[in-house]
Amino acid sequence: MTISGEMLIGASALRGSEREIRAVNPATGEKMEPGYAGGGAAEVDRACALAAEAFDSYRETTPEQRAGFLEACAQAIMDIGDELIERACAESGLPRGRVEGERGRTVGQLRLFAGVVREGSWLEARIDPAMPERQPLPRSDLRQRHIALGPVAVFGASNFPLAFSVGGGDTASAFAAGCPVVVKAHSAHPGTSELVGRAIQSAVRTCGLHEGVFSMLFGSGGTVGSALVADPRIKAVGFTGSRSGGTALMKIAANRPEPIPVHAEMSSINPVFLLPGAMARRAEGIGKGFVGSLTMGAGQFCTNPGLVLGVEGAQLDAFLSSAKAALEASGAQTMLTPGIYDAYTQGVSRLANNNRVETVAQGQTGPGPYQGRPALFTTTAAHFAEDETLLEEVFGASSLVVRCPDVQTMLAVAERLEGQLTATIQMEPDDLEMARQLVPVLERKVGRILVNGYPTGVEVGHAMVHGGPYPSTSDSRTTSVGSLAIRRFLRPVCYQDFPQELLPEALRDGNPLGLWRRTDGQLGRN
Ligand SMILES: NC(=O)C1=CN([C@@H]2O[C@H](COP(=O)(O)OP(=O)(O)OC[C@H]3O[C@@H](n4cnc5c(N)ncnc54)[C@H](O)[C@@H]3O)[C@@H](O)[C@H]2O)C=CC1
Ligand SMILES: O=C(O)CCC(=O)C(=O)O
Repeated sequence: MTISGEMLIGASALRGSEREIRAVNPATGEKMEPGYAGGGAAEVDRACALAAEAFDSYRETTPEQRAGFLEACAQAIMDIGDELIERACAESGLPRGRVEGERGRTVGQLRLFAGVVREGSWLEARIDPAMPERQPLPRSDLRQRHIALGPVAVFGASNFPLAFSVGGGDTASAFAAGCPVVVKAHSAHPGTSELVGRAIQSAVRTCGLHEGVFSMLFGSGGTVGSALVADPRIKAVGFTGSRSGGTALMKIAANRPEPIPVHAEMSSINPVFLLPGAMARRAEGIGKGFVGSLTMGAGQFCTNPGLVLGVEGAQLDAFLSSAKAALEASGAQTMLTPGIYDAYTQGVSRLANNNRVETVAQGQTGPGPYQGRPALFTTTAAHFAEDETLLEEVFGASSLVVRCPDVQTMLAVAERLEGQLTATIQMEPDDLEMARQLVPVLERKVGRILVNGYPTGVEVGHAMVHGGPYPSTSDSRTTSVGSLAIRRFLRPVCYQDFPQELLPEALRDGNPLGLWRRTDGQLGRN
């Protein structure tokens, strides 16, 4: 496939007229061809107009048509072949194995949603049959299903150029719900975005869908991104990135004449609780496993374990020395962009220069221009309580170990935490009592609680929650990964006393789609 530096608006490809950007290969610092000129108000308007035009026909595609489209997107992404892997590696600095794995996750996600669409329980069909004889008043015939919200603006994330970007989870779940998508591509990987965007554009064409089902724009957040979220034809937003970016979009969405939901996945420090029984048996092993999770992908995961809590003493010392040894043996890794590298090195030096914090270890330096060295710090629970800045995410392979005088202090620290995507408990059976006290606190704070694992590496499945209270996300009621993500882009509609011929198929007598439906309160296939 040839990449040309063009945006994709419906079935066309065109060059923008705003400032041009080029991807930077973060391994070498070199700028890459082609240049990508940004779009402006005219392109946002055209993409949104087409998306609005496409909405009614796309949301009423049959489950089979829509599932077929999701599968066609997956196949078209695979068909790009090695060019996609090479371009994504060059634009992100991520190693080949990781990018290949991420492609598998991306197409797996699209196929998962194809299955979800066919299975149909997302429609949540409900029927309360009429009760004409009911006293004192008769009951009408009431039928409910969920429909798509409308065109969705999706912001590609820098740290997952495939799985959280143009054809990633936000796009897959919005398409599955029946929403057209307008992507604002991330400037860190425009070539990867164009390749995936063209694959989706070709799937729209081969499936015979309205061209407005998919568009993709380049340009700055302040112009294209803001204009998209403000456009009255956009009805929801999916975003993964910084807290400042996510909250800016939340404000724009809330200040519209018609406010809309923003599903922003933002910052998280993912606390790890080291309970005494686990530390008595496995302190060194936990130290090693923790560093593996911390340094994975240069730490550029929103699930990265940025905070560890343990009880002061010999076992915590054993954990720290094992983590120190593992970390000092870790090489520096190329980070995604010069900007992310700068933000990381500034965050690490803020910690290193904080007189409430001690440096435990730093990883090796590397020859590349944007290679981040992993870093581990420690502080006391008393110092941690005094300094709000220690709660801030340092995006990259940096973590802070809080030494607590006892387990009750660990609980008190847990109470102080902001909303998180994940929390991890390292425990053994004799820690059960403490874990029982911790879990209710964590349930209030986080979206996913893990036992004896590490938080990086989110499984894409039906039971996954990749979400959590603010500021980890802007809306804790859902998830951005897994099949439940479809809920973000749906709303219920009730049809009262409709004639059969006017009802959507999902709600007709005889259950022509063979759905699970709740009829008079009873769930069944009738
Ligand atoms: N927690 C997480 O999952 C992630 C956190 N980050 C954090 O974000 C920093 C910057 O990384 P980026 O990926 O570039 O994230 P970012 O939040 O700066 O940008 C993400 C997207 O949002 C757009 N955007 C940002 N601010 C906007 C605004 N005010 N109005 C409209 N659109 C806006 C950008 O143009 C881009 O397309 C990192 O150094 C890191 O601290 C980045 C990636 C993931
Ligand atoms: O840990 C993962 O696999 C996903 C992390 C993630 O969602 C992110 O970093 O944005």
